[in-house]
Amino acid sequence: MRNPRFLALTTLEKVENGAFIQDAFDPKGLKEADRNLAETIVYGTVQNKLFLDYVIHRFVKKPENLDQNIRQLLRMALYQMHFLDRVPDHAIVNETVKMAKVISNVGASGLVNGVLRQVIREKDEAFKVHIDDEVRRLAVTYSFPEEWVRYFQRLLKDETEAFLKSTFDPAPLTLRPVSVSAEALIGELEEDGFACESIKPRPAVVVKHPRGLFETEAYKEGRFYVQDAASQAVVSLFTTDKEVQAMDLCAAPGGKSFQMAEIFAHVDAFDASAERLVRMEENIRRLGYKNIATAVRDGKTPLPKKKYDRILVDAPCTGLGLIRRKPEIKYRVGYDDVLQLARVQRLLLENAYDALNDGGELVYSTCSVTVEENEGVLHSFLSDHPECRLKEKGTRYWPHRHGTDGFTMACIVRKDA
Ligand SMILES: C[S@@+](CC[C@H](N)C(=O)[O-])C[C@H]1O[C@@H](n2cnc3c(N)ncnc32)[C@H](O)[C@@H]1O
Repeated sequence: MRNPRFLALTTLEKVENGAFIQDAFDPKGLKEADRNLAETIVYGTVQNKLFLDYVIHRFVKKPENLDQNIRQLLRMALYQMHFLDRVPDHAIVNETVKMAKVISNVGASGLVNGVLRQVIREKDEAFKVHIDDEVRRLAVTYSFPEEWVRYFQRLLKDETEAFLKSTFDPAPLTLRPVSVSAEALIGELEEDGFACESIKPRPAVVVKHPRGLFETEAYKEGRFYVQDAASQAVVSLFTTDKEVQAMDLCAAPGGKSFQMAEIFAHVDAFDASAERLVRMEENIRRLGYKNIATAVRDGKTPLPKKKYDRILVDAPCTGLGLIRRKPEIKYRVGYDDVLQLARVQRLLLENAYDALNDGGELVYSTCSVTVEENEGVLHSFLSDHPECRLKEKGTRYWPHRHGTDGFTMACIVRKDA
């Protein structure tokens, strides 16, 4: 049924079963306004899931018996009532009750009706969080599992709440200019009617209302690539050298390989995912790079004998720096995943290092902000390799400090023998 709220409901069901929102959300056939409404409801409901459940649990007698789809309907309705002002409350109730009748039975629609009407009657109080325990208060207010609230409290101390809050900020659409300056790209896009802003680290460019951006000549002719500003900073840890061979071990969809292709002679770009490499090759063609060779390769297994002077390991990670873009991550990732990924990352680093020439540089990065996946992996590596030194610890990017995705990066050098 092509109705924005039904689309939101089916998307939420898929996300609850493990899909990512961006893969599950399929708005084909919807008008733009409906598509925007459905998307807003999906993201908002996922972002605020634990908070919405806290409200539901105050109004439903046996919340543990709630059918999963009825719970999703209640979450969606409460999200719209509390966070959106597009639709009057009584219309939200009518719509939601109608949907409950379609997907369930009279009993369920009666329950939905009763709960939502009671919330409206008590609206001033219904959405307030009354919790004394600080961890639990933050967990409910910002819909973060308590495990992660405690983790970030240890890491960020009195910045914790600012960080949790920043994961609700809309993530900007950021571009990296390709073979033109930021000023030239901004000039061209502004002529096409796009409001742009140059941000740090340069040359990143934010486009305010990107609708239609991918129909521009600038896109078709390869004058930009979409890449968060923090991600753009990683490759600048390398020393530029137009003579050297480079390897990118976890390359797809390719943003950092493209930057490497501009400062090194050649880049061998490997990735375990053939599908992601297909997307990367499309971008290589659009952007016009002639010095990148891609190949499917599992970086945990021994690599070919070739040696390199520059290697990037932009490792698979928990993605805890990307919660603004993928809010579902915060419920899916547990501390065990951090430890398991840290083992994979350590293996990838070791394998990549075997291919590094003496005097060569290796940059290690993740879009995670945990210590275990970053400093932990590097310290373990450096203590096993006394011949290697830390050349530069890059900025650790945080959404609440820098307005970017969370990112961690460092450059190590293999000492000359
Ligand atoms: C963070 S993403 C890389 C992003 C990329 N560097 C960029 O800038 O566009 C991590 C990549 O690692 C790949 N990957 C995961 N396990 C791998 C493995 N064992 N060997 C090589 N690549 C792997 C994933 O397919 C994914 O494309």
